[in-house]
Amino acid sequence: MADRPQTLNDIRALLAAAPGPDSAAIAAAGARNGQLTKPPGALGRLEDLAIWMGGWQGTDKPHADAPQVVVFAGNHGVTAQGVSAFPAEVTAQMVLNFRAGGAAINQLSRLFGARMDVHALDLDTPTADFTQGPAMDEAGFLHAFLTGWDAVDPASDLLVTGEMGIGNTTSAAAVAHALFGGDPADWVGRGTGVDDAGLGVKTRVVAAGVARHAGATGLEALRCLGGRELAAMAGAIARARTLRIPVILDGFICTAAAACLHSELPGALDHCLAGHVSAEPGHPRLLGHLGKEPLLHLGLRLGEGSGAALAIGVVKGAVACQSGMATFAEAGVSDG
Ligand SMILES: Cc1cc2ncn([C@H]3O[C@H](COP(=O)(O)O)[C@@H](O)[C@H]3O)c2cc1C
Ligand SMILES: O=C(O)c1cccnc1
Repeated sequence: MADRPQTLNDIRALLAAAPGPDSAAIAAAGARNGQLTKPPGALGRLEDLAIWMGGWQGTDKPHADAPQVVVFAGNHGVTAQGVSAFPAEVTAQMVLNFRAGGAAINQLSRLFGARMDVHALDLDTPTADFTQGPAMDEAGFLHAFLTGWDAVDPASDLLVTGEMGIGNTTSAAAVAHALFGGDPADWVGRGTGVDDAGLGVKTRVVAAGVARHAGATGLEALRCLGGRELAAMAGAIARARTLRIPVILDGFICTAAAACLHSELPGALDHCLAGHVSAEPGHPRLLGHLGKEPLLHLGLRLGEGSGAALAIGVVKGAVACQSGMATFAEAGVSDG
């Protein structure tokens, strides 16, 4: 396999062999945190976050100086069923907007000093309608997964994966329903703003897709019910794990893609934070299944990586305090 997977089983083997955090660094970062000039615990979750970053980066002084935002775009055959408030052409139009610097994610990436890359995946050929057959065949799935895999800059110290794909809240709902069961309506939301009739269509489409691919879990659920941009996000998240680069998950769609790795191997997302919880009702449910507590709760329902990009600021705050603050001894402050 070398270190670039060629088959679904290679991906599974790679996840199983992937490194965990450095326990000595976690201990050292915890010890340092205890010496910093503040009452114990006064920085709340920022303290846990900084120690967690230290574990993945292998240091008691973690950093977030070279964040990378990668946005993947894909088109979905299922849009023909009327599951989005916007036409499928918007996917390609937004890719141009990303390249021109005009989207929300451009502003947020720039604000937090992140390199931003955009990868459009075969937009002229939508994936198959998942109610008719698998969204992707195995070769198509691997190609998309590896686009994500190859998109990760090994020199980055924090990764955000974002997406653009009209119809993809329907794919994400189908993936989530396949992985975690429940009622199809539990996983369906208004996405770009469909009305009640649209919501009914989405629910029926999700139920039909999951019935069509009954029993699909993990990477198979991603291949049969997902889309190229979801597969690419999963590929980038898996690659980041092999490089021990921490990842900030974005909204419902990103989290659904990531959940397929978790479904293959619980623990596959140990290097991932939940950047925010979106307004899509399936998102908090999905985060609950993954055991992830979101950093931000702002009612965003955009995608693109926007909520995760905002959370870069929180991570930067956490590591700035952990790595830059003086200890009680250094500052000559009485430690009580
Ligand atoms: C102009 C525009 C910019 C966006 N940026 C992200 N999305 C978001 O909306 C889409 C998912 O919603 P649905 O499943 O209802 O189509 C995805 O492209 C997602 O990234 C956008 C949607 C629009 C219209
Ligand atoms: O949660 C998300 O990422 C989301 C929700 C609605 C539309 N687009 C994205």
